[in-house]
Amino acid sequence: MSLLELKNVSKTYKNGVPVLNNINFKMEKKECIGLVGESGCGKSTLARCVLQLESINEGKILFNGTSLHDKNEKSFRPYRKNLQAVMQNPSSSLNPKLKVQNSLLEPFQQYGKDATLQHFNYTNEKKFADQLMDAVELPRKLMDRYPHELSGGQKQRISIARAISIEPALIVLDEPTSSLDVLTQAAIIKLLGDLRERLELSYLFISHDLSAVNMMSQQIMVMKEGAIVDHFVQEDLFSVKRHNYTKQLISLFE
Ligand SMILES: Nc1ncnc2c1ncn2[C@@H]1O[C@H](COP(=O)(O)OP(=O)(O)OP(=O)(O)O)[C@@H](O)[C@H]1O
Repeated sequence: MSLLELKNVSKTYKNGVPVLNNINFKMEKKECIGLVGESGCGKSTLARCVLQLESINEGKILFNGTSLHDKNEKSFRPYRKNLQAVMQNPSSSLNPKLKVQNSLLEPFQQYGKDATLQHFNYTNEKKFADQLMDAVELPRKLMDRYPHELSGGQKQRISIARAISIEPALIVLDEPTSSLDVLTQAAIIKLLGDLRERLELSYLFISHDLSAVNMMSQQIMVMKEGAIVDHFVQEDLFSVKRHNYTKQLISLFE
């Protein structure tokens, strides 16, 4: 059974804008699947639908074989633990009134009862937060700071630490490096790749940056105007069989 499967998923916003057009794909455990496409093609809408933050009009989204869209908030709760996200703007993902340590502990406090941790070890709050800071390669002394006292890259590392803290099966990464400078982007991509292997995570990695997607993913999907126009294993990125639109994206990063 696949970890995540989308079957014939379509979505039109209430204002009549059709955004997703018959999306189909499967992803397996411990896999990273990359979704690339230009601004406005529907990537974030797809991310929000997978995270159950948006409804779909047609089709099914199956998580470990179970359809999530007909679940109410209470019956969805055990799945929420397994479905985390890291979004583009870390400043809006972190509560400005919480010091880093409290921010790190929040997901565990919310979903800890549903979480069986295999890689982290919860003995007490401080030791747990220490492990998370170490995992995202941040100095522990930053734990007493507020988000506005951190750099963009440090804030994104805290967002990542929160997402991994309850060891979810799937993390949706929606443009996690877009707000960062080039060197910080490379460091965050490397960190995400290392964490995926170490913690046996699966990622749906959404980006307009084909080179970042290429570095991290085993499968790559290319989206254009709400449809997946090309889908292939990473090794086939430069194959002659690629869709013309994929070739255009490749020419932009070569
Ligand atoms: N809440 C909404 N209501 C109506 N239309 C929306 C809504 N959110 C997004 N859209 C429209 O849906 C389309 C896809 O938007 P979406 O944010 O999913 O694209 P994207 O590929 O993630 O773009 P970007 O890379 O710029 O974030 C756009 O035309 C956008 O204007």
